[in-house]
Parts: sequence; structure tokens; C-alpha cells
Amino acid sequence: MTNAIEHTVSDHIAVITMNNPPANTWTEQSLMQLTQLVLSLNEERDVYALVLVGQGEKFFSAGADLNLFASGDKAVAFKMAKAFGEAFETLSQFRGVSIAAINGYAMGGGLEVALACDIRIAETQAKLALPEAKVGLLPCAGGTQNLTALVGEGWAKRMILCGEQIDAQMAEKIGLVEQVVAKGDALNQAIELAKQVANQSPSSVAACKTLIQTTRFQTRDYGLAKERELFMALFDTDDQQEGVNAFLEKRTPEWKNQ
Ligand SMILES: C/C=C/C(=O)SCCNC(=O)CCNC(=O)[C@H](O)C(C)(C)COP(=O)(O)OP(=O)(O)OC[C@H]1O[C@@H](n2cnc3c(N)ncnc32)[C@H](O)[C@@H]1OP(=O)(O)O
Repeated sequence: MTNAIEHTVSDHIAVITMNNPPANTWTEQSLMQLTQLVLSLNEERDVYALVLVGQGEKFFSAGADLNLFASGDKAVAFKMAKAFGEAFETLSQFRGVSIAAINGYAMGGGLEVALACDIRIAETQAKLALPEAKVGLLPCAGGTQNLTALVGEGWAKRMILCGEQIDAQMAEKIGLVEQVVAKGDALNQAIELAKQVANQSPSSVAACKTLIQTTRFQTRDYGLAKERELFMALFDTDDQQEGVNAFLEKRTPEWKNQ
């Protein structure tokens, strides 16, 4: 079985490469590989951040492999929708921080995987779109929800209903990516940011991510109460003691992720 999802781990950072030439498209198999990989990284207590990048210079990912939908087979559609949902939800629930290094076209499910990440860095030549309606489909991998949450209804409608493809500069302007970098620099910049994550307490980062992601659709009072609850829970971790004491002792903390 070929592996369309490759990864390396170094210095607490996993680099995941989508490698399915020519356009790093998604198949049921590659989506399942991503799910399994992120689940296993979640178990690795010393992986604090992951970076996702596309193999080659042209494509981050062009989304679902359209060959799979040519016959109109509903069973295939069901399997793909399920695999997309599982993979990208698993990614969005990764315990550490996920960064998409958008090094080329990010189209359809290729943009949706970036939307499932916490942070997006795009190279200047990257192009982003959710063009599913152009081919009689719709974004079923979180696009309608995650893009709207990130950029608001107006731009989400321009991109999804009008099929507008935008460049990296416009993506930054509307808040779809947080940083634009030179061609060839996305992976390095993403790794630099991931290193900053790795300097922070992984227990704190995980709790903060939970707060930001899970209280968004609750009331403000619920969110504030949850903040206090998870703040108190940190005092059951070694990392809380280590962080404060390392500061007071003027040394670098050694995190345990527990
Ligand atoms: C829930 C999720 C649903 C989805 O994700 S639906 C899919 C959404 N994605 C798309 O609709 C993007 C489709 N691709 C394109 O529109 C174009 O590509 C680009 C604009 C991104 C780039 O255009 P250009 O520079 O002309 O390259 P090229 O010749 O079209 O692509 C190179 C090779 O890659 C194949 N390819 C590209 N995207 C897909 C795809 N999504 N599924 C299957 N193959 C794809 C092409 O066919 C071609 O292949 P060959 O060299 O053999 O002719």
C-alpha cells in the first residue's frame, strides 16, 4: 500500500507531507492514513506541534480526487464524506498546535484541511478556493462551517457560492491565512512558529486550545467558567510547577506534557 501521507518527527514537531502526485489529492485511503497518523501523534507525549505541507512546488492539495466521483456512485460519496469528516475532525482535535504550510494550490478539500488546522501560513504564489460547486459538489469536509467562522459570511459566500479563487495576499487581508511568506518559505516559517509552541507548556497549550475551540458556540458565562475550571486543572499537572519554578529559578523549563 503506497503511503500518500508521510511524516517525520524532530524536536517535538511532526512534519506531515501530503504526497499524492500530481496534485496531492485526497482518497479514502490517504484520509484514513491521516486519521491514523494524527491519532498516533496524539498519543506521543513529546509531540507538541504538527506542520502540514504538500509535496512539490505547485500543489498544497487540490482536494478530493475527482476521478472518484466520475461514476456518480453514492457508496463512494458516502465513504469519502465519512473519511473526510473523521480525518479533519481528528486533525482539529489534535492536542498540540497544527500549522498548515500552504505551499501552492489549496483547493476544495485541500483548503478544508488547512481550515482544520489552527494556523495557516501561505506562500505568496498560493491560490485558495472552495470550487466544489463548479463540479456539482459541495464542501463536505468542514468548509461551509470553518471558512464562515474564520472570514465571516460575506467572504465565505464569495468563495463558495461565487467560486472565487483568491491569492495569498487577499487570503491574509480577509483573515483566511495569518501570514504570507516568499515562495519556498512556508515550511520553514511554519517550523519556526512550531518551535515557539514547543517552548510553551504543552499542558497549557492543550487547555487553551480546548477553551478556544469548545466554548465558541456556548455562552460567555459558560466560557468564563470553563476558563477557571481548566486553570485550576493545570495545578494537577507537573508542567504548571515546572513552568513557574523554571521562571523563578531563571532556567529553561523541561516540559513533561502532563
Ligand atoms: C469534500 C471535498 C471535495 C473536493 O475537494 S472536490 C475537488 C475540488 N478541487 C478542485 O476542483 C480543483 C481541481 N483542479 C483544478 O482546478 C486545477 O488542477 C488547478 C486550478 C488547481 C491547477 O490547474 P493547472 O495548473 O492547469 O493544473 P492541472 O493540469 O489541472 O493539474 C495537474 C494534474 O493534476 C490533476 N488534478 C488536479 N486537481 C485534481 C483533482 N482534484 N482530482 C483529480 N486530479 C486532479 C489534473 O487532472 C492534472 O492531471 P494530468 O497531468 O494527468 O492531466
